[in-house]
Amino acid sequence: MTIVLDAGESSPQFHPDDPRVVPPLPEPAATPRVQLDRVSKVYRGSRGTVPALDTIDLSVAPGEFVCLLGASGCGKSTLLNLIAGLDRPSAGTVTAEGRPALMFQESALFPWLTAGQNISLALKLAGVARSDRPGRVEELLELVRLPGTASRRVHELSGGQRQRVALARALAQDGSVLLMDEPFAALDAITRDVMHDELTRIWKRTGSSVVFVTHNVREAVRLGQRVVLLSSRPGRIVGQWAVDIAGPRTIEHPEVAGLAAEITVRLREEIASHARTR
Ligand SMILES: Nc1ncnc2c1ncn2[C@@H]1O[C@H](COP(=O)(O)OP(=O)(O)OP(=O)(O)O)[C@@H](O)[C@H]1O
Repeated sequence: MTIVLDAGESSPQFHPDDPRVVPPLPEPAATPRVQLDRVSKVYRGSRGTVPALDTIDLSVAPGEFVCLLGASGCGKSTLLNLIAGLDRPSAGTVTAEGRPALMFQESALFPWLTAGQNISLALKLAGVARSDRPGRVEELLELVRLPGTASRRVHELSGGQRQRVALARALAQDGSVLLMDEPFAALDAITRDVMHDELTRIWKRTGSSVVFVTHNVREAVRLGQRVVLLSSRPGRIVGQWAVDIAGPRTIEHPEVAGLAAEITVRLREEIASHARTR
């Protein structure tokens, strides 16, 4: 990664392509890419009802990177599923531009297909002409820094490489809204760190809007322009932070650690108050 030092300046000026630099929040746009108005979700089954989400208002601007945090079971995946159109809210409305792409903790690649065929299938479903697909597959593999791996089988790839292919496949689907459900949770710390840089770089290149779910507060502050905290079940939005850190971010950065500590205090309060009321 390149850090450009301006001649004569004592403080480093960081290259705009630095994958650790997250731009500030965009101006509120007239038309958000994702909009949830008073969204609630109640699951009904043979064992009764489970209120999962309660009156969520959330909008995501074009090109915005939002991280969604909350205790286990607070409804984060439910929220992503609603935005993806995989499920319907019990109340309220969800609108999203295009067909949002989902990426999960497990790469969920088809093991009987090669890396290239996995991506090509997504291109086919997105309506890309057959003749354009091989070139587009190679472009996407280059974007995730896996050029020349189209013929590799899934089992020949490392965990980090599989997540890169899964990211390429998600971007192949449409790319205007990317929904990520703890995509790096299963990776070791070093690989996760590399993937944070890669995701920031790719997000800035593509202009996608990203909704990123994580349990990891530092990861949320490292990546997001905005962090949204959900209460314990049923999930309500109980806090939002704009992450205004101008320089390059890493998980260890003091400002990242400082804001993460503040959010963690709020998260602990939320979990404790939920435990008291149960
Ligand atoms: N299809 C379903 N039917 C019934 N209950 C469900 C269903 N899907 C999720 N739930 C319940 O709704 C609540 C929210 O689940 P969800 O998976 O959205 O939470 P989460 O915040 O993503 O959890 P985690 O962080 O552990 O992945 C949980 O109590 C879960 O058990």
